[in-house]
Amino acid sequence: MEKVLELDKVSVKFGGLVALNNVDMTLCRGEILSIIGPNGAGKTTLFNLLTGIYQPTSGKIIYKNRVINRLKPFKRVSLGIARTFQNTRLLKQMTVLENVLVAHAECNGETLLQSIFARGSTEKRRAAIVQECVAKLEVVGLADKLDILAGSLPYGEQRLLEIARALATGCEILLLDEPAAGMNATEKAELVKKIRQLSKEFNIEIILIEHDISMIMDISDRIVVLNYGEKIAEGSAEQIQSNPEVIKAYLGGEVEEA
Ligand SMILES: Nc1ncnc2c1ncn2[C@@H]1O[C@H](COP(=O)(O)OP(=O)(O)OP(=O)(O)O)[C@@H](O)[C@H]1O
Repeated sequence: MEKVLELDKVSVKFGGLVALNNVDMTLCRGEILSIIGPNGAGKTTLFNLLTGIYQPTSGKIIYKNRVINRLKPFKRVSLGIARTFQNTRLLKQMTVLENVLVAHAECNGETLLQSIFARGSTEKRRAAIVQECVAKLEVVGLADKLDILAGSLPYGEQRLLEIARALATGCEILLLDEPAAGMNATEKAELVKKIRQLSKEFNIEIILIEHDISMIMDISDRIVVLNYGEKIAEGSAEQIQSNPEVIKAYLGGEVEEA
């Protein structure tokens, strides 16, 4: 399978603390890859590393055959790596559509005014941008809420709006940080469907951090397990569920609770 992104023996140290230790990881074309591990395992550090907030202490991050270790976050977004956050970062006083338009504008060198009011660009161009943004909102199920203020959406829908904003950057790899946090079982099942659909429809790869194990098992093509900054396992849901080291480090308690 074609590799899109690769971590080659990547470590991240904060003083004496090794947050990631010699981690190898690949993301292949079209994959939904999940990162799991107990609290403090290094999952968020891995996302921060991929988005350029942190740089590796050693090792290489390779995206489409190019080493991107030192590339700034905005450059990575323009290259096609976008993320959502654990806590939503929406513009709560703006409408659903405006939130997506802003994300689109930020990544296409347009100003907010140009994007929203079409100043300096043609009506035709504006209509095309709006259509593109509405398409992102359709796939997350918010196309009927274009004029609603983001801050007044229920929390689950705010998280979906975050995903639409990330999609509007034109990303090729989408990093989702706990997308199901705060959702009930029905919303989670819907979210799984939507993530699969957007991966296919927009032809993008997805890396997911999520604490909900049954959702992870359901959605992932492949799972990487971190523990104390080390990759302790990698494989399909079936392989991970039956891996003794994973059960010991992470899944044991969860399995008993189910
Ligand atoms: N900027 C930082 N400075 C110092 N230590 C950090 C920093 N960021 C993360 N760490 C440490 O690195 C380790 C990994 O943290 P990280 O947040 O990546 O774990 P995590 O798997 O995302 O945990 P959680 O599931 O609780 O979010 C932890 O020991 C954490 O305290």
